[in-house]
Amino acid sequence: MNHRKETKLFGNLELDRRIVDGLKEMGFEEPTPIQQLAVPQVLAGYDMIGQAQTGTGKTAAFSIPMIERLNPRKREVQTIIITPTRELAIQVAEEISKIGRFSRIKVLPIYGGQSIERQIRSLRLGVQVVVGTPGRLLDHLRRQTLKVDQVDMVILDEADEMLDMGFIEDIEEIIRHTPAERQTLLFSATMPQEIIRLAQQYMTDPKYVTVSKTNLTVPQIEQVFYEAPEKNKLEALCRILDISDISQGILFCRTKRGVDELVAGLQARGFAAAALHGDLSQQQRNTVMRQFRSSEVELLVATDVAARGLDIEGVSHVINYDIPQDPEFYVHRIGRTGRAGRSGVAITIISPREYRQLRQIENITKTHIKRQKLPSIADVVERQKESIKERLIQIINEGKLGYYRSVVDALVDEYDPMDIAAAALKLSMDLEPNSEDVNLNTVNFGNTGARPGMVRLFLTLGRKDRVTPPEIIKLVSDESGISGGQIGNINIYENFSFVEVPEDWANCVISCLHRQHFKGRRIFVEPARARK
Ligand SMILES: Nc1ncnc2c1ncn2[C@@H]1O[C@H](COP(=O)(O)OP(=O)(O)OP(=O)(O)O)[C@@H](O)[C@H]1O
Ligand SMILES: [Mg+2]
Repeated sequence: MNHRKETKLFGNLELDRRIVDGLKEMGFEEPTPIQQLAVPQVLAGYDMIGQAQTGTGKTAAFSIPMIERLNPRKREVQTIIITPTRELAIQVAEEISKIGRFSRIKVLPIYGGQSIERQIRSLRLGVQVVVGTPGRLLDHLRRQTLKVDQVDMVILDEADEMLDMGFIEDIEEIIRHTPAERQTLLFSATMPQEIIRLAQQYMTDPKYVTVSKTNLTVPQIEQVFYEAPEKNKLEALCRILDISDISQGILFCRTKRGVDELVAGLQARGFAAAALHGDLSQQQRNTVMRQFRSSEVELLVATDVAARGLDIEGVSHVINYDIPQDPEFYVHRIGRTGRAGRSGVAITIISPREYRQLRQIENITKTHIKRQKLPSIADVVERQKESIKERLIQIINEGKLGYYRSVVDALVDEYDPMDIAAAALKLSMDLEPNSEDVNLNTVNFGNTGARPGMVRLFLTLGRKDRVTPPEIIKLVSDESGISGGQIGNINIYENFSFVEVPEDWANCVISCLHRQHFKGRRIFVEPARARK
Protein backbone atom coordinates (compact mmCIF):
# COMPACT_ATOMS: atom_id res chain seq x y z
CA MET A 1 0.00 0.00 0.00
CA ASN A 2 1.19 3.49 -0.78
CA HIS A 3 2.26 4.86 2.57
CA ARG A 4 2.36 8.52 1.53
CA LYS A 5 -1.17 8.38 0.23
CA GLU A 6 -2.25 6.88 3.52
CA THR A 7 -0.93 9.70 5.69
CA LYS A 8 -2.90 12.10 3.55
CA LEU A 9 -6.25 10.95 4.82
CA PHE A 10 -8.10 12.52 7.72
CA GLY A 11 -8.25 9.09 9.32
CA ASN A 12 -4.47 9.27 9.79
CA LEU A 13 -4.41 12.51 11.74
CA GLU A 14 -5.31 10.68 14.95
CA LEU A 15 -8.71 12.23 15.27
CA ASP A 16 -11.76 11.02 17.09
CA ARG A 17 -13.80 8.71 14.85
CA ARG A 18 -16.83 10.99 15.15
CA ILE A 19 -14.90 13.95 13.72
CA VAL A 20 -13.67 11.87 10.77
CA ASP A 21 -17.28 10.77 10.21
CA GLY A 22 -18.44 14.38 10.33
CA LEU A 23 -15.82 15.36 7.76
CA LYS A 24 -16.75 12.44 5.53
CA GLU A 25 -20.39 13.53 5.67
CA MET A 26 -19.24 16.96 4.41
CA GLY A 27 -17.33 15.36 1.55
CA PHE A 28 -13.90 16.10 3.05
CA GLU A 29 -11.62 13.13 2.54
CA GLU A 30 -8.10 14.46 2.29
CA PRO A 31 -6.87 17.34 4.41
CA THR A 32 -5.78 20.43 2.48
CA PRO A 33 -2.13 21.50 2.92
CA ILE A 34 -2.88 23.97 5.73
CA GLN A 35 -4.98 21.35 7.51
CA GLN A 36 -2.22 18.79 7.10
CA LEU A 37 0.29 21.17 8.67
CA ALA A 38 -1.81 22.88 11.31
CA VAL A 39 -3.90 20.08 12.81
CA PRO A 40 -1.07 18.07 14.46
CA GLN A 41 0.56 21.19 15.90
CA VAL A 42 -2.65 22.53 17.37
CA LEU A 43 -3.42 19.09 18.78
CA ALA A 44 0.02 19.18 20.41
CA GLY A 45 -1.03 22.35 22.19
CA TYR A 46 1.04 24.99 20.39
CA ASP A 47 0.00 28.57 19.78
CA MET A 48 -0.09 29.20 16.06
CA ILE A 49 -0.07 31.80 13.33
CA GLY A 50 -1.48 30.03 10.28
CA GLN A 51 -1.36 31.53 6.82
CA ALA A 52 -2.75 29.98 3.66
CA GLN A 53 -4.41 31.34 0.55
CA THR A 54 -8.12 32.14 0.37
CA GLY A 55 -10.47 29.22 -0.01
CA THR A 56 -7.97 26.56 1.10
CA GLY A 57 -9.73 25.34 4.23
CA LYS A 58 -8.40 27.41 7.12
CA THR A 59 -11.74 27.18 8.93
CA ALA A 60 -11.47 23.41 9.26
CA ALA A 61 -7.72 23.73 9.96
CA PHE A 62 -8.52 25.37 13.28
CA SER A 63 -11.95 23.84 13.88
CA ILE A 64 -10.92 20.18 13.64
CA PRO A 65 -8.24 20.25 16.36
CA MET A 66 -10.36 22.66 18.41
CA ILE A 67 -13.25 20.17 18.51
CA GLU A 68 -10.81 17.35 19.24
CA ARG A 69 -9.45 19.23 22.25
CA LEU A 70 -12.84 20.16 23.71
CA ASN A 71 -13.89 18.43 26.86
CA PRO A 72 -17.32 17.06 25.94
CA ARG A 73 -18.30 16.61 29.56
CA LYS A 74 -17.79 20.26 30.41
CA ARG A 75 -20.74 22.49 29.60
CA GLU A 76 -18.87 25.78 30.05
CA VAL A 77 -17.54 27.89 27.19
CA GLN A 78 -14.09 26.50 26.29
CA THR A 79 -13.36 28.22 22.98
CA ILE A 80 -13.89 31.77 21.77
CA ILE A 81 -13.57 32.43 18.05
CA ILE A 82 -13.55 36.05 16.91
CA THR A 83 -14.46 37.12 13.36
CA PRO A 84 -14.69 40.59 11.84
CA THR A 85 -18.21 40.31 10.43
CA ARG A 86 -21.56 38.87 11.43
CA GLU A 87 -21.94 36.85 8.26
CA LEU A 88 -18.59 35.21 8.88
CA ALA A 89 -19.47 34.40 12.50
CA ILE A 90 -22.60 32.63 11.29
CA GLN A 91 -20.71 30.76 8.58
CA VAL A 92 -17.89 29.60 10.87
CA ALA A 93 -20.37 28.48 13.54
CA GLU A 94 -22.20 26.45 10.89
CA GLU A 95 -19.04 24.78 9.67
CA ILE A 96 -18.11 23.84 13.24
CA SER A 97 -21.49 22.37 13.94
CA LYS A 98 -21.22 20.32 10.75
CA ILE A 99 -17.76 18.99 11.61
CA GLY A 100 -18.90 18.38 15.18
CA ARG A 101 -22.18 16.85 14.13
CA PHE A 102 -21.51 13.44 15.65
CA SER A 103 -19.49 14.84 18.54
CA ARG A 104 -22.59 16.73 19.69
CA ILE A 105 -20.78 19.90 20.53
CA LYS A 106 -22.69 23.04 21.35
CA VAL A 107 -21.67 26.08 19.29
CA LEU A 108 -23.33 29.49 19.22
CA PRO A 109 -22.76 32.49 16.96
CA ILE A 110 -23.25 35.81 18.75
CA TYR A 111 -23.22 39.06 16.85
CA GLY A 112 -24.67 42.53 16.91
CA GLY A 113 -28.06 43.30 15.46
CA GLN A 114 -29.56 40.17 16.96
CA SER A 115 -31.61 40.18 20.17
CA ILE A 116 -29.19 40.13 23.08
CA GLU A 117 -31.79 38.57 25.37
CA ARG A 118 -32.11 35.62 23.06
CA GLN A 119 -28.34 35.22 23.03
CA ILE A 120 -28.28 35.37 26.83
CA ARG A 121 -30.90 32.61 27.04
CA SER A 122 -28.91 30.44 24.60
CA LEU A 123 -25.70 31.03 26.55
CA ARG A 124 -27.44 29.94 29.76
CA LEU A 125 -28.37 26.63 28.19
CA GLY A 126 -24.67 25.74 28.08
CA VAL A 127 -22.50 26.43 25.07
CA GLN A 128 -18.96 25.10 24.55
CA VAL A 129 -17.87 27.19 21.57
CA VAL A 130 -18.78 30.82 20.96
CA VAL A 131 -18.15 32.46 17.57
CA GLY A 132 -18.68 36.17 17.66
CA THR A 133 -17.93 39.65 16.45
CA PRO A 134 -15.83 41.80 18.82
CA GLY A 135 -18.46 44.36 19.83
CA ARG A 136 -21.10 41.89 20.84
CA LEU A 137 -18.60 39.59 22.59
CA LEU A 138 -17.46 42.55 24.69
CA ASP A 139 -21.02 43.48 25.45
CA HIS A 140 -21.63 40.00 26.90
CA LEU A 141 -18.32 40.03 28.77
CA ARG A 142 -19.15 43.34 30.42
CA ARG A 143 -22.65 42.17 31.35
CA GLN A 144 -21.07 38.95 32.60
CA THR A 145 -23.51 36.96 30.53
CA LEU A 146 -20.54 35.29 28.83
CA LYS A 147 -18.21 33.56 31.29
CA VAL A 148 -14.75 32.82 30.00
CA ASP A 149 -12.87 31.51 33.04
CA GLN A 150 -12.95 28.01 31.51
CA VAL A 151 -11.78 29.16 28.09
CA ASP A 152 -8.59 27.43 27.03
CA MET A 153 -8.56 28.37 23.36
CA VAL A 154 -8.96 31.73 21.61
CA ILE A 155 -9.00 31.84 17.80
CA LEU A 156 -8.83 34.96 15.65
CA ASP A 157 -10.10 34.28 12.14
CA GLU A 158 -8.95 36.97 9.69
CA ALA A 159 -6.39 37.73 12.39
CA ASP A 160 -4.57 40.52 10.58
CA GLU A 161 -7.77 42.51 10.30
CA MET A 162 -8.72 41.77 13.91
CA LEU A 163 -5.34 43.11 15.08
CA ASP A 164 -5.54 46.15 12.85
CA MET A 165 -6.61 49.62 13.91
CA GLY A 166 -10.38 49.17 13.77
CA PHE A 167 -10.56 46.20 16.11
CA ILE A 168 -7.35 46.01 18.13
CA GLU A 169 -8.64 47.64 21.31
CA ASP A 170 -11.69 45.40 21.49
CA ILE A 171 -9.57 42.33 20.84
CA GLU A 172 -7.12 43.27 23.59
CA GLU A 173 -9.96 43.68 26.03
CA ILE A 174 -11.55 40.35 25.09
CA ILE A 175 -8.21 38.57 25.40
CA ARG A 176 -7.57 40.19 28.80
CA HIS A 177 -10.73 38.55 30.10
CA THR A 178 -9.52 35.06 29.19
CA PRO A 179 -7.14 32.90 31.28
CA ALA A 180 -3.43 33.47 30.57
CA GLU A 181 -2.65 29.78 30.04
CA ARG A 182 -4.95 29.54 27.01
CA GLN A 183 -3.92 28.37 23.54
CA THR A 184 -4.12 31.18 20.96
CA LEU A 185 -4.54 30.62 17.22
CA LEU A 186 -4.38 33.25 14.47
CA PHE A 187 -5.44 32.53 10.90
CA SER A 188 -5.59 34.57 7.72
CA ALA A 189 -4.64 34.56 4.05
CA THR A 190 -2.54 37.67 4.65
CA MET A 191 -0.15 38.30 7.54
CA PRO A 192 1.82 41.51 7.21
CA GLN A 193 5.12 41.48 9.16
CA GLU A 194 4.06 44.19 11.58
CA ILE A 195 0.97 42.18 12.53
CA ILE A 196 3.07 39.08 13.15
CA ARG A 197 5.29 41.14 15.45
CA LEU A 198 2.30 42.57 17.27
CA ALA A 199 0.70 39.15 17.57
CA GLN A 200 3.62 37.74 19.61
CA GLN A 201 2.36 39.83 22.55
CA TYR A 202 -0.71 37.67 22.88
CA MET A 203 0.96 34.34 22.30
CA THR A 204 3.53 32.04 23.85
CA ASP A 205 6.19 30.79 21.50
CA PRO A 206 3.87 30.49 18.50
CA LYS A 207 4.49 28.19 15.55
CA TYR A 208 4.35 30.08 12.27
CA VAL A 209 2.76 27.83 9.68
CA THR A 210 2.48 29.08 6.13
CA VAL A 211 1.44 27.54 2.87
CA SER A 212 1.44 30.59 0.58
CA LYS A 213 5.17 31.17 0.28
CA THR A 214 5.22 33.37 -2.78
CA ASN A 215 1.82 34.16 -4.23
CA LEU A 216 -0.85 35.48 -1.96
CA THR A 217 -3.55 34.58 -4.46
CA VAL A 218 -4.47 31.17 -5.84
CA PRO A 219 -3.57 30.36 -9.46
CA GLN A 220 -7.12 29.26 -10.40
CA ILE A 221 -8.31 32.87 -10.29
CA GLU A 222 -7.85 34.64 -13.60
CA GLN A 223 -7.04 38.28 -12.80
CA VAL A 224 -7.80 41.05 -15.28
CA PHE A 225 -8.45 44.77 -15.28
CA TYR A 226 -10.28 47.23 -17.52
CA GLU A 227 -9.68 50.92 -17.75
CA ALA A 228 -12.72 53.20 -17.93
CA PRO A 229 -13.17 56.88 -17.18
CA GLU A 230 -15.01 57.49 -13.92
CA LYS A 231 -18.11 58.86 -15.63
CA ASN A 232 -18.51 55.84 -17.92
CA LYS A 233 -17.93 53.24 -15.29
CA LEU A 234 -21.48 51.93 -15.05
CA GLU A 235 -21.76 51.60 -18.81
CA ALA A 236 -18.40 49.83 -18.88
CA LEU A 237 -19.50 47.47 -16.14
CA CYS A 238 -22.73 46.61 -17.94
CA ARG A 239 -20.86 45.75 -21.12
CA ILE A 240 -18.47 43.57 -19.15
CA LEU A 241 -21.41 41.84 -17.48
CA ASP A 242 -23.08 41.37 -20.87
CA ILE A 243 -20.14 39.56 -22.41
CA SER A 244 -19.08 37.56 -19.34
CA ASP A 245 -20.50 34.19 -18.47
CA ILE A 246 -21.36 34.99 -14.89
CA SER A 247 -23.17 32.47 -12.78
CA GLN A 248 -22.94 34.60 -9.67
CA GLY A 249 -20.82 37.62 -8.92
CA ILE A 250 -19.77 39.77 -5.99
CA LEU A 251 -19.19 43.43 -6.84
CA PHE A 252 -17.25 45.60 -4.43
CA CYS A 253 -17.73 49.34 -3.95
CA ARG A 254 -15.89 51.72 -1.68
CA THR A 255 -18.89 53.20 0.14
CA LYS A 256 -22.35 52.18 1.27
CA ARG A 257 -23.85 54.89 -0.87
CA GLY A 258 -21.86 53.66 -3.84
CA VAL A 259 -23.30 50.20 -3.21
CA ASP A 260 -26.89 51.49 -3.14
CA GLU A 261 -26.45 53.49 -6.32
CA LEU A 262 -24.87 50.61 -8.18
CA VAL A 263 -27.62 48.23 -7.09
CA ALA A 264 -30.26 50.65 -8.34
CA GLY A 265 -28.41 51.13 -11.62
CA LEU A 266 -28.07 47.39 -12.16
CA GLN A 267 -31.67 46.67 -11.22
CA ALA A 268 -32.80 49.32 -13.67
CA ARG A 269 -30.96 47.35 -16.34
CA GLY A 270 -32.63 44.12 -15.41
CA PHE A 271 -29.97 42.44 -13.30
CA ALA A 272 -31.02 40.59 -10.15
CA ALA A 273 -28.71 42.61 -7.89
CA ALA A 274 -28.88 43.19 -4.14
CA ALA A 275 -26.90 45.19 -1.61
CA LEU A 276 -24.94 44.11 1.45
CA HIS A 277 -23.49 46.74 3.78
CA GLY A 278 -23.47 47.89 7.36
CA ASP A 279 -26.45 50.25 7.15
CA LEU A 280 -28.90 47.43 6.51
CA SER A 281 -30.73 45.82 9.41
CA GLN A 282 -29.46 42.41 10.44
CA GLN A 283 -32.65 40.88 9.12
CA GLN A 284 -32.07 42.47 5.72
CA ARG A 285 -28.46 41.27 5.73
CA ASN A 286 -29.53 37.72 6.52
CA THR A 287 -32.20 37.80 3.82
CA VAL A 288 -29.74 39.00 1.18
CA MET A 289 -27.21 36.35 2.14
CA ARG A 290 -29.87 33.64 1.98
CA GLN A 291 -31.02 34.87 -1.44
CA PHE A 292 -27.46 34.99 -2.71
CA ARG A 293 -26.58 31.55 -1.36
CA SER A 294 -29.68 30.13 -3.05
CA SER A 295 -28.79 31.94 -6.35
CA GLU A 296 -32.01 33.95 -6.25
CA VAL A 297 -29.75 36.99 -6.31
CA GLU A 298 -27.25 36.93 -9.14
CA LEU A 299 -25.07 39.90 -8.25
CA LEU A 300 -24.22 40.79 -4.68
CA VAL A 301 -23.03 44.37 -4.44
CA ALA A 302 -21.13 44.97 -1.23
CA THR A 303 -18.69 47.05 0.75
CA ASP A 304 -15.67 45.33 2.26
CA VAL A 305 -17.98 43.64 4.81
CA ALA A 306 -18.15 40.84 2.26
CA ALA A 307 -14.42 40.87 1.50
CA ARG A 308 -13.23 38.35 4.05
CA GLY A 309 -13.93 34.71 4.68
CA LEU A 310 -17.32 34.30 3.00
CA ASP A 311 -17.58 30.96 1.25
CA ILE A 312 -20.25 30.79 -1.45
CA GLU A 313 -19.89 28.02 -3.96
CA GLY A 314 -21.50 29.58 -7.05
CA VAL A 315 -19.38 32.74 -7.21
CA SER A 316 -17.75 32.70 -10.64
CA HIS A 317 -16.69 36.37 -10.71
CA VAL A 318 -15.50 39.03 -8.31
CA ILE A 319 -15.60 42.55 -9.66
CA ASN A 320 -13.84 45.48 -8.04
CA TYR A 321 -16.11 48.27 -9.24
CA ASP A 322 -13.95 50.50 -7.07
CA ILE A 323 -10.34 49.44 -6.70
CA PRO A 324 -9.56 48.47 -3.08
CA GLN A 325 -7.43 51.01 -1.18
CA ASP A 326 -5.40 48.32 0.45
CA PRO A 327 -3.64 45.44 -1.40
CA GLU A 328 -4.55 43.00 1.37
CA PHE A 329 -8.19 43.69 0.72
CA TYR A 330 -7.68 42.93 -2.94
CA VAL A 331 -6.44 39.48 -1.95
CA HIS A 332 -9.43 38.80 0.27
CA ARG A 333 -12.02 40.26 -2.10
CA ILE A 334 -10.95 38.24 -5.11
CA GLY A 335 -10.65 35.18 -2.88
CA ARG A 336 -14.47 35.02 -2.78
CA THR A 337 -14.14 33.12 -6.06
CA GLY A 338 -11.85 30.26 -7.05
CA ARG A 339 -12.41 28.42 -3.77
CA ALA A 340 -11.61 24.82 -2.91
CA GLY A 341 -9.82 24.24 -6.22
CA ARG A 342 -12.58 25.72 -8.42
CA SER A 343 -11.78 28.35 -11.02
CA GLY A 344 -12.86 31.97 -10.98
CA VAL A 345 -12.39 35.37 -12.58
CA ALA A 346 -11.41 38.58 -10.80
CA ILE A 347 -12.09 41.83 -12.63
CA THR A 348 -10.93 45.26 -11.50
CA ILE A 349 -12.18 48.45 -13.13
CA ILE A 350 -9.81 51.38 -12.80
CA SER A 351 -9.81 54.97 -13.91
CA PRO A 352 -6.69 56.34 -15.63
CA ARG A 353 -5.59 57.86 -12.31
CA GLU A 354 -5.58 54.55 -10.50
CA TYR A 355 -2.68 52.76 -12.22
CA ARG A 356 -0.43 53.35 -9.23
CA GLN A 357 -2.75 51.49 -6.90
CA LEU A 358 -2.98 48.65 -9.40
CA ARG A 359 0.82 48.33 -9.59
CA GLN A 360 1.04 48.35 -5.82
CA ILE A 361 -1.43 45.47 -5.65
CA GLU A 362 0.62 43.56 -8.22
CA ASN A 363 3.79 44.14 -6.19
CA ILE A 364 2.37 42.92 -2.92
CA THR A 365 0.50 39.94 -4.31
CA LYS A 366 3.33 39.10 -6.74
CA THR A 367 0.87 38.47 -9.54
CA HIS A 368 0.32 39.98 -12.94
CA ILE A 369 -3.10 41.51 -13.58
CA LYS A 370 -3.82 41.32 -17.29
CA ARG A 371 -5.17 44.32 -19.15
CA GLN A 372 -8.36 43.68 -21.10
CA LYS A 373 -9.95 45.92 -23.71
CA LEU A 374 -13.44 47.15 -22.92
CA PRO A 375 -15.99 45.32 -25.03
CA SER A 376 -17.47 47.45 -27.80
CA ILE A 377 -21.16 47.61 -28.59
CA ALA A 378 -20.37 45.27 -31.49
CA ASP A 379 -18.85 42.75 -29.06
CA VAL A 380 -21.98 42.92 -26.93
CA VAL A 381 -24.22 42.46 -29.97
CA GLU A 382 -22.07 39.54 -31.12
CA ARG A 383 -22.38 37.97 -27.72
CA GLN A 384 -26.16 38.47 -27.76
CA LYS A 385 -26.32 36.76 -31.13
CA GLU A 386 -24.39 33.85 -29.68
CA SER A 387 -26.76 33.51 -26.79
CA ILE A 388 -29.82 33.74 -29.07
CA LYS A 389 -28.30 30.97 -31.17
CA GLU A 390 -27.69 28.86 -28.08
CA ARG A 391 -31.27 29.35 -26.93
CA LEU A 392 -32.67 28.44 -30.36
CA ILE A 393 -30.58 25.29 -30.53
CA GLN A 394 -31.77 24.34 -27.08
CA ILE A 395 -35.42 24.81 -28.10
CA ILE A 396 -34.89 22.78 -31.29
CA ASN A 397 -33.32 19.98 -29.29
CA GLU A 398 -36.15 19.96 -26.80
CA GLY A 399 -38.61 19.35 -29.68
CA LYS A 400 -42.32 19.77 -28.92
CA LEU A 401 -42.65 22.22 -31.79
CA GLY A 402 -45.76 20.69 -33.41
CA TYR A 403 -48.02 23.73 -33.19
CA TYR A 404 -45.31 26.15 -34.35
CA ARG A 405 -44.32 23.87 -37.22
CA SER A 406 -47.90 23.91 -38.44
CA VAL A 407 -47.79 27.72 -38.61
CA VAL A 408 -44.53 27.63 -40.57
CA ASP A 409 -45.89 24.87 -42.77
CA ALA A 410 -48.73 27.17 -43.89
CA LEU A 411 -46.16 29.75 -45.05
CA VAL A 412 -43.29 27.83 -46.64
CA ASP A 413 -44.89 27.54 -50.03
CA GLU A 414 -45.10 31.27 -50.42
CA TYR A 415 -42.16 32.60 -48.36
CA ASP A 416 -38.48 31.93 -47.98
CA PRO A 417 -37.88 29.77 -44.84
CA MET A 418 -34.99 32.09 -43.93
CA ASP A 419 -37.38 35.02 -43.88
CA ILE A 420 -39.96 33.14 -41.90
CA ALA A 421 -37.44 32.15 -39.26
CA ALA A 422 -36.01 35.68 -39.08
CA ALA A 423 -39.48 37.19 -38.78
CA ALA A 424 -40.36 34.73 -36.03
CA LEU A 425 -37.22 35.76 -34.20
CA LYS A 426 -38.03 39.43 -34.60
CA LEU A 427 -41.52 38.81 -33.30
CA SER A 428 -40.24 36.98 -30.24
CA MET A 429 -37.63 39.63 -29.51
CA ASP A 430 -40.07 42.48 -29.90
CA LEU A 431 -41.90 40.92 -27.01
CA GLU A 432 -38.89 41.60 -24.81
CA PRO A 433 -38.89 45.27 -23.93
CA ASN A 434 -35.59 47.01 -24.51
CA SER A 435 -34.43 50.10 -22.79
CA GLU A 436 -35.08 52.53 -25.67
CA ASP A 437 -38.81 52.07 -25.86
CA VAL A 438 -40.97 50.45 -23.29
CA ASN A 439 -43.38 47.93 -24.65
CA LEU A 440 -46.19 48.53 -22.21
CA ASN A 441 -48.25 45.45 -22.82
CA THR A 442 -45.57 42.90 -22.35
CA VAL A 443 -43.48 44.14 -19.47
CA ASN A 444 -42.55 41.39 -17.06
CA PHE A 445 -42.40 43.06 -13.69
CA GLY A 446 -40.71 40.24 -11.81
CA ASN A 447 -39.29 40.51 -8.35
CA THR A 448 -37.11 43.57 -8.15
CA GLY A 449 -37.15 44.53 -4.52
CA ALA A 450 -40.43 46.43 -4.60
CA ARG A 451 -42.97 45.63 -1.91
CA PRO A 452 -45.58 42.99 -2.83
CA GLY A 453 -48.21 44.39 -5.17
CA MET A 454 -46.00 47.32 -6.13
CA VAL A 455 -43.85 47.95 -9.16
CA ARG A 456 -40.67 49.95 -9.13
CA LEU A 457 -40.40 52.50 -11.93
CA PHE A 458 -37.13 54.17 -12.81
CA LEU A 459 -37.18 57.79 -13.95
CA THR A 460 -34.31 59.61 -15.61
CA LEU A 461 -34.54 62.34 -13.03
CA GLY A 462 -31.97 62.54 -10.30
CA ARG A 463 -30.27 64.79 -7.79
CA LYS A 464 -28.51 66.51 -10.66
CA ASP A 465 -31.95 67.73 -11.79
CA ARG A 466 -32.60 69.02 -8.25
CA VAL A 467 -35.77 66.98 -8.02
CA THR A 468 -37.25 66.30 -4.57
CA PRO A 469 -39.54 63.46 -3.42
CA PRO A 470 -42.60 65.75 -3.13
CA GLU A 471 -41.96 66.95 -6.68
CA ILE A 472 -41.86 63.37 -7.93
CA ILE A 473 -45.12 62.58 -6.13
CA LYS A 474 -46.73 65.65 -7.63
CA LEU A 475 -45.41 64.88 -11.11
CA VAL A 476 -46.59 61.27 -11.02
CA SER A 477 -50.02 62.09 -9.64
CA ASP A 478 -50.58 65.11 -11.90
CA GLU A 479 -49.68 63.18 -15.01
CA SER A 480 -51.45 59.90 -14.29
CA GLY A 481 -54.27 60.78 -11.92
CA ILE A 482 -53.06 58.33 -9.28
CA SER A 483 -53.41 59.75 -5.75
CA GLY A 484 -50.30 60.66 -3.80
CA GLY A 485 -51.24 58.19 -1.08
CA GLN A 486 -51.00 55.26 -3.48
CA ILE A 487 -47.38 56.02 -4.28
CA GLY A 488 -44.87 53.93 -2.33
CA ASN A 489 -41.14 54.33 -1.73
CA ILE A 490 -39.22 56.97 -3.62
CA ASN A 491 -35.45 57.03 -3.86
CA ILE A 492 -33.43 59.70 -5.61
CA TYR A 493 -29.92 58.99 -6.88
CA GLU A 494 -27.47 61.18 -8.73
CA ASN A 495 -28.67 60.41 -12.25
CA PHE A 496 -32.02 58.75 -11.75
CA SER A 497 -34.65 57.86 -9.20
CA PHE A 498 -37.23 55.23 -8.58
CA VAL A 499 -40.79 55.38 -7.42
CA GLU A 500 -43.01 52.48 -6.42
CA VAL A 501 -46.60 52.39 -7.65
CA PRO A 502 -49.35 49.75 -7.36
CA GLU A 503 -49.12 47.07 -10.03
CA ASP A 504 -52.51 47.98 -11.54
CA TRP A 505 -51.35 51.52 -12.07
CA ALA A 506 -47.93 50.81 -13.50
CA ASN A 507 -48.85 50.82 -17.19
CA CYS A 508 -50.94 53.94 -16.78
CA VAL A 509 -48.18 55.81 -14.94
CA ILE A 510 -45.59 54.75 -17.51
CA SER A 511 -47.67 55.79 -20.51
CA CYS A 512 -48.62 59.13 -18.96
CA LEU A 513 -45.15 60.00 -17.73
CA HIS A 514 -42.83 58.51 -20.34
CA ARG A 515 -41.31 61.24 -22.53
CA GLN A 516 -43.02 64.03 -20.57
CA HIS A 517 -41.05 67.09 -19.52
CA PHE A 518 -39.77 68.18 -16.13
CA LYS A 519 -38.04 71.56 -15.85
CA GLY A 520 -37.40 71.45 -19.59
CA ARG A 521 -35.95 67.93 -19.57
CA ARG A 522 -37.53 64.91 -21.16
CA ILE A 523 -38.17 62.09 -18.73
CA PHE A 524 -37.82 58.44 -19.59
CA VAL A 525 -39.59 55.86 -17.48
CA GLU A 526 -38.77 52.22 -17.29
CA PRO A 527 -40.09 49.51 -14.98
CA ALA A 528 -37.50 47.49 -13.10
CA ARG A 529 -37.70 43.95 -14.26
CA ALA A 530 -36.16 40.70 -13.23
CA ARG A 531 -33.69 39.44 -15.77
CA LYS A 532 -34.83 36.59 -18.07
N1 LIG B 1 -10.31 18.94 3.27
C1 LIG B 1 -11.23 19.47 2.49
N2 LIG B 1 -11.74 18.77 1.45
C2 LIG B 1 -12.67 19.33 0.64
N3 LIG B 1 -13.15 20.58 0.78
C3 LIG B 1 -12.68 21.32 1.79
C4 LIG B 1 -11.70 20.81 2.69
N4 LIG B 1 -11.44 21.77 3.60
C5 LIG B 1 -12.21 22.83 3.29
N5 LIG B 1 -12.96 22.58 2.20
C6 LIG B 1 -13.90 23.51 1.55
O1 LIG B 1 -13.16 24.57 0.98
C7 LIG B 1 -13.88 25.77 1.01
C8 LIG B 1 -13.04 26.91 1.58
O2 LIG B 1 -12.75 26.70 2.91
P1 LIG B 1 -12.59 27.90 3.97
O3 LIG B 1 -13.78 28.77 3.94
O4 LIG B 1 -12.22 27.29 5.27
O5 LIG B 1 -11.35 28.67 3.33
P2 LIG B 1 -10.38 29.74 4.00
O6 LIG B 1 -9.00 29.23 3.83
O7 LIG B 1 -10.83 30.05 5.37
O8 LIG B 1 -10.57 30.99 3.02
P3 LIG B 1 -10.62 32.58 3.36
O9 LIG B 1 -9.20 33.04 3.45
O10 LIG B 1 -11.33 33.17 2.20
O11 LIG B 1 -11.35 32.72 4.64
C9 LIG B 1 -15.13 25.50 1.83
O12 LIG B 1 -16.24 25.38 0.97
C10 LIG B 1 -14.83 24.20 2.52
O13 LIG B 1 -16.01 23.48 2.73
MG1 LIG C 1 -11.63 31.67 6.30
